[in-house]
Amino acid sequence: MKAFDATRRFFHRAADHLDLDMGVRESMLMPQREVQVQVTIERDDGSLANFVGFRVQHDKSRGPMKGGLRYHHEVDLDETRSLASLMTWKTAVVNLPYGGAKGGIGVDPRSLSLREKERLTRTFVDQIHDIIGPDTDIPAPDMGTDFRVMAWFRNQWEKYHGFNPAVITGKPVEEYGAKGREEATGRGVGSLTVKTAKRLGMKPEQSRVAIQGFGNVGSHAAKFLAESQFPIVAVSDISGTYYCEKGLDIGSVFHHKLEHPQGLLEGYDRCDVLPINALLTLKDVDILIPAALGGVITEENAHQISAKAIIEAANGPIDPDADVILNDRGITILPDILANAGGVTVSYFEWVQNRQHYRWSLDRVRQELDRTLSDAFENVWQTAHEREISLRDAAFMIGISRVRRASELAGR
Ligand SMILES: NC(=O)C1=CN([C@@H]2O[C@H](COP(=O)(O)OP(=O)(O)OC[C@H]3O[C@@H](n4cnc5c(N)ncnc54)[C@H](O)[C@@H]3O)[C@@H](O)[C@H]2O)C=CC1
Ligand SMILES: O=C(O)CCC(=O)C(=O)O
Repeated sequence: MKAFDATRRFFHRAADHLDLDMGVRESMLMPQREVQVQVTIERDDGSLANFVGFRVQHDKSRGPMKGGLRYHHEVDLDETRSLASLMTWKTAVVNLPYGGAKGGIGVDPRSLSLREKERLTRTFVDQIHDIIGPDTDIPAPDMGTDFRVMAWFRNQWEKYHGFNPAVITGKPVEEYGAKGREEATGRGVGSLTVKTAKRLGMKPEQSRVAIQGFGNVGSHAAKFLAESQFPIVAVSDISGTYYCEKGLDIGSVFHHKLEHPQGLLEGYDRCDVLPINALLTLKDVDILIPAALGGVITEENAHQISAKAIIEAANGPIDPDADVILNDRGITILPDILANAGGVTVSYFEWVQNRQHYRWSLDRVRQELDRTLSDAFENVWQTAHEREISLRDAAFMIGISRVRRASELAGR
């Protein structure tokens, strides 16, 4: 299923509960603006390489549009549109004063040298800088991008528009970045997993966790949960699944990632190594955390999942048909627009600090993150239980209602 079709179906399910009419629904789903640009760079060997870049600005009813930049070979307009719309409901469900956007380039970042990646980023900025700005659309990291890409992006944008670090978040800490942004998404996933487990009566030491993806989000979620006494029995990345029945030593897995090329787990030998897709359907797992790509849980594998709870660290990991199967099976799903909102929340704190020319301590960032996510979690959990609907439907309902209310107040 196409990514935007999946997001549309989740939207309509919640809109049915809200009794929204079709005209309103279509206007809320339709992006404000979609931009597709050519990104041609000179390779280190002098040859030319051509890529396509996208920025989709979905909605600005609640504030400037906000969302990450993805470098991945599967990036296309449909996926970017889906991710941009998820950002709109995500910023609304955690009540940040933002709308939603997303961007990316269809490229395998591992095929580029560092200098090629820098040229790619700067050329992309040359093409889209006039639609980006601290009061219009503020990018951030997503798959395949990190603080270095954010620093190049800012530097190139400032060549056109002058000093303004609030134009992008997820910057290096010594270059106007917020302390705690790098860990924020994974930390948020971890803390919301703890809250979900508690509500389900699951004890940390007896709740076995598997995490798909050991990049920025998966690795920090694993660290937080291991520190909270959850046994992490499996993690995976594009090199395979790393499994240990008694629980992995996450400190040593983390260390291996930092020490190895491209941050891969390849060669980690203090556990069993299984095929890449084995992770999702492992039999002795209580909590499953997909933290890599979208669309990985489908009608085909939904019946084989043994976890009692799924925490969507990735954006859109479960397609709508699988979602129905999992709901029918009584599996609790914490939806992406809440589960991974820690990243955009600390991005907001970074933007606020940049605008005030002031710096917060790491403790303050963590405290405010915890407060923001706890409030959103309570609201979603209560709504779901009062209305006897899934957590996903409740989260979408809250997000959609807030966006709709902002449009109404603005007279639309
Ligand atoms: N970075 C952020 O702050 C945020 C990221 N997210 C979402 O979290 C997910 C992961 O993002 P990041 O950790 O930032 O990306 P990343 O690029 O840092 O890491 C991605 C990880 O997934 C692994 N991977 C890729 N394909 C895989 C597969 N088929 N099976 C197993 N592992 C696979 C990679 O090897 C890598 O370990 C994405 O869906 C992203 O949209 C959501 C909110 C914020
Ligand atoms: O930090 C941000 O602004 C956005 C992060 C993002 O792309 C996401 O939450 O999917």
